[in-house]
This record gives sequence, structure tokens and C-alpha cells, in this order.
Amino acid sequence: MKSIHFIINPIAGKGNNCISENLLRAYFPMDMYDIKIKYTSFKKEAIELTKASVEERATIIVACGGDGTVNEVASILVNTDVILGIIPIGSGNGLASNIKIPRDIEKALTVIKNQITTKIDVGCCNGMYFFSNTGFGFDAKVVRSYEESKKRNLKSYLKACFRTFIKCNNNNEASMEVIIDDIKYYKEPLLIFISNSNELGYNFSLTPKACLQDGLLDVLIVPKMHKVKLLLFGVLMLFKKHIYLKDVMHYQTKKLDLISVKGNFFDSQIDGEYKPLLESSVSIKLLQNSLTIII
Ligand SMILES: Nc1ncnc2c1ncn2[C@@H]1O[C@H](COP(=O)(O)OP(=O)(O)OP(=O)(O)O)[C@@H](O)[C@H]1O
Repeated sequence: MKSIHFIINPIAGKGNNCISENLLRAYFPMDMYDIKIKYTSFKKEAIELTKASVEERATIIVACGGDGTVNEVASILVNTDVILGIIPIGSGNGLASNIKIPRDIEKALTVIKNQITTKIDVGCCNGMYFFSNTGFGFDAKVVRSYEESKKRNLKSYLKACFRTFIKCNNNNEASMEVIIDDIKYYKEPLLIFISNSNELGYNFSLTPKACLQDGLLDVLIVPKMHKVKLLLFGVLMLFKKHIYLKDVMHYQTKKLDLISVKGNFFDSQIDGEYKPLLESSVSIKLLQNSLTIII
């Protein structure tokens, strides 16, 4: 009998998802499936719940939430035989959008039931996994501002972008050396964005060419720029044309290193959660085909 565990973040998205035991039983009848439902009651609890589910020999663990919950669950499943499923009930749902998991809960449950799986690449940043993206500088500040707003929707996200734009002061950005494929670029970037997936969430993308299965990370480096140019960058991003802006650099690589020049910490985010890094160097690499996921 297949054992499927559902780990549900009750506050993801608008916090009003309708996943109930009755609904799950309609898709996974008791005589064919052993199902278990677990709710998270605080930040990062999905990590512990997933570890317990692995010990309980779950064959599929379904992360019901947004990119934050997916990150917590999937981090435990990297390089294991346990399969990840996603029910996207978060606000941005970047990874789920990339693999085209429907936002409609019942349609997403049908995807889980069909159990078509594939392997995807995983990013690793100083030992922490990311499945969608990690970012340093402006992007991380947007995430911090978004988290402070307490509301998780598109309006709050756009407000966070605007607040970060208003406060943006080129002098506050960390100076860093960026080393890609052993070539050193000395940069004082406004933002460095490293992506495994082609979706940032809310259908926005900074790296539209990224692919979860190409064995490469897509790196976008945006140098310090005048606010008017930054505004232009934002507008071009809506049409996925920002990489054509002069000075914006795009690379594909398997690994890169960031070294803080003035020893200042890195304002950073991983899969849409603010995670400042106190280390003065950051090593980012790709682990090819290391997570099995239902698509
Ligand atoms: N009961 C809870 N109370 C408070 N925070 C929680 C709870 N359960 C989980 N969390 C935390 O909520 C945060 C947000 O979760 P998640 O990213 O899944 O949703 P989202 O932000 O709405 O979606 P997305 O990241 O796709 O925009 C995560 O950091 C997670 O650890």
C-alpha cells in the first residue's frame, strides 16, 4: 500500500485552503492508500514533520503551501527515494508554476494521484538547498520588506518592491567579488539572482531561460544603477526583456562563489524567505537530478 503524507501550512497564501481529510479520502481511498495529514504550527516545523514522515516510511510527501513550505519539505528529500508532491496553496508558488502544477486543489490532487515523476536539479548555497532561487541584495530586501508586511499576496509584494525601490541607496550595497567558473568578476552589484527555475512567483521571472533539468544555474547580475534605469529594469522585467538592458549580465554555470570585499554580511533570500548570511563568502553549486518530484 502506498503511504502518502500531506504536510499542510495553514497560513500559506490567504490561509483559507480547503484541504480536508474527507477531500483527500475522495482521491486516496482507505483500502488503497495509507494517508497521513500533518499541519505546521510554526515556521520551519515542516522540516521536522518531513523527517518524521521519512522515518515512518512515507513513499510520497506532499508539501501543501508555497515556496517556503516546499523548500522545507524538499530539503529533507534531496538524494533520497522519497517522492515530493506539491499542492500549491501559497501566494507566489514559483516552483509549482514552473512545473505546471494547477493551482486548483482538486486538479493538483489528480496530479498527485497520477504519480508521474521526474528528477530535477537542486541548488545548494552554503549547505542550504534551494529549488527555485536564491538572491542577494535588492531582491533579498524586497523579501524582507514583504515578510514584515505580514500579508502574503501580490499587492503586498508589489508594495514591498516599491518600498525597497524608494529606500534603495547604491552606497548601501555590499561590495563583492563574484567568481563564476573560476573567472573573477569584481562587482558592486545591486542584486545577484541565482535561479534553478524560470519562475519567481506571481508569474514574474528574472531568469526566463532557466530550466529545472538543464544541469545549470542561471545567474543574473544587476549592477548599481540610477533609479530611473532601475525603474526601466522593472518595466522591462514585466515583459521578460530586462536581460537586454546594457550592464545587466546573465550567465549559466554549475557553480559560483561570492566573496564579501568589505566583510559585510549578505542580505540574502532562499526560495522567497529572508535568510541573511553572516559568512564572508558564499559557495553556490548545482546538484544535478537530485530530487524526485511529481509533475
Ligand atoms: N503555523 C504557522 N505559523 C506561522 N508561520 C508558519 C506556519 N506554518 C508554516 N509557517 C511558515 O510560513 C512561511 C510561508 O510559507 P509559504 O512560503 O509556504 O507560503 P507563502 O509565502 O504564502 O507562499 P510563497 O512562498 O509561494 O509566496 C514559511 O516560512 C513557513 O515556515
